[in-house]
Amino acid sequence: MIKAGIIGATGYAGGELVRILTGHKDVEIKWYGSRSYIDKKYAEVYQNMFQIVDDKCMDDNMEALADQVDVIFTATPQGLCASLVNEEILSKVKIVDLSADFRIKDVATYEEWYKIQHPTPQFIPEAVYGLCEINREAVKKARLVANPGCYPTCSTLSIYPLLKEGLIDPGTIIIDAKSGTSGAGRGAKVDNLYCEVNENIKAYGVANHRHTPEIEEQLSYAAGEPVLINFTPHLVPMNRGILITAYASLKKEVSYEEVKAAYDKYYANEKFVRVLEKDVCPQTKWVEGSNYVDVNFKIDPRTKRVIMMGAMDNLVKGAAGQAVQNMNLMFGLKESEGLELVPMFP
Ligand SMILES: NC(=O)C1=CN([C@@H]2O[C@H](COP(=O)(O)OP(=O)(O)OC[C@H]3O[C@@H](n4cnc5c(N)ncnc54)[C@H](OP(=O)(O)O)[C@@H]3O)[C@@H](O)[C@H]2O)C=CC1
Ligand SMILES: CC(=O)N[C@@H](CCC(=O)OP(=O)(O)O)C(=O)O
Repeated sequence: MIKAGIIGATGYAGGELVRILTGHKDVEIKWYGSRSYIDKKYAEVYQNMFQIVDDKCMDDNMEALADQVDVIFTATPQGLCASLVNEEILSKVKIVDLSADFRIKDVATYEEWYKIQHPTPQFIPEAVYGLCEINREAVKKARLVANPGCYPTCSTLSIYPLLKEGLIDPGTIIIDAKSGTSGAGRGAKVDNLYCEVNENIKAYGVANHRHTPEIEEQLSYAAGEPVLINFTPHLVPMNRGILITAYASLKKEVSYEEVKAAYDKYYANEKFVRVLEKDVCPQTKWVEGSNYVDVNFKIDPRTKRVIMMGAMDNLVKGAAGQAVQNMNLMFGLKESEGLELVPMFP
């Protein structure tokens, strides 16, 4: 059995990790890390875990944890993982960091967008960006995986094939994104109160959301040249789910079949990326509670643009599910182990 520790197990992403790993046949959770609930029973923090998890919450001592487990997940605020990690820890355990600390290769860009000084930039070069479908071979060899952000996962997977195949003009990409409120975490914030969110929809982080450089970096790798995007997220009154609608100009006239072939080239053998049938638009409800990302596209012949769409569960493929997918790859397990969760509907 692989022994796992979760720092930040009491947050929404950490809670989802507990839910998924509890059903993983090769993993045993040894450490339920928290900051505010140390010594409290985990099942009192999350009553859905009553009679399922008996353990108490522990602190965030990564040094102690590294001696007891094989893998550490950090589902904690930005900057925390980077402040705890060191060479000795990395020589003992593998780490999957769900925060953004090691996602962006250029430390100056990270510091500019996150407004924090990176405490351990020496580990950035070796960290592998854990978008499994694209970086699978590198993830298998990694000891530190930067689990991608929720919006970046959905955006990159929706756009990647068309950029890679040179079908769209990289300078014309616009991404409109929508997220349920679990994306903002469990911490109390006025913006996420029921009365602020219910019966409401609002844009936020317009032209300055921190996921912009992360998406740009990944799309730049796909395009083979620097890509700048417009990215606008919206908060919608749902618990879970991300929907992205992206627009780009086509470089030439292409048929439905040619674009479909581009998606199939990259995703036909991917279990967790489902390219939907013609004219079917992805919906968050069709992926809820699962590790799937549903993608599709439509060509607008009048404007010569392609509209790319993607839907996924922010807590699963956008966080904990992808983290487990990465762990499976790092330990040579079946990639989908623990993740064969069927979407919930309705
Ligand atoms: N929510 C989502 O959809 C996604 C989240 N992520 C990332 O996952 C990480 C966690 O997000 P999320 O679960 O939403 O956030 P939450 O606010 O729900 O949870 C944060 C967790 O971190 C713990 N924590 C906070 N501060 C400290 C600290 N100083 N030391 C130790 N533990 C601490 C909290 O403990 P306590 O409860 O005891 O206060 C809690 O367990 C973030 O980096 C986020 O960006 C990534 C993709 C999607
Ligand atoms: C709705 C909401 O607030 N979403 C969060 C993004 C989700 C998240 O936790 O960010 P990472 O994917 O980078 O870890 C936000 O906009 O900051």
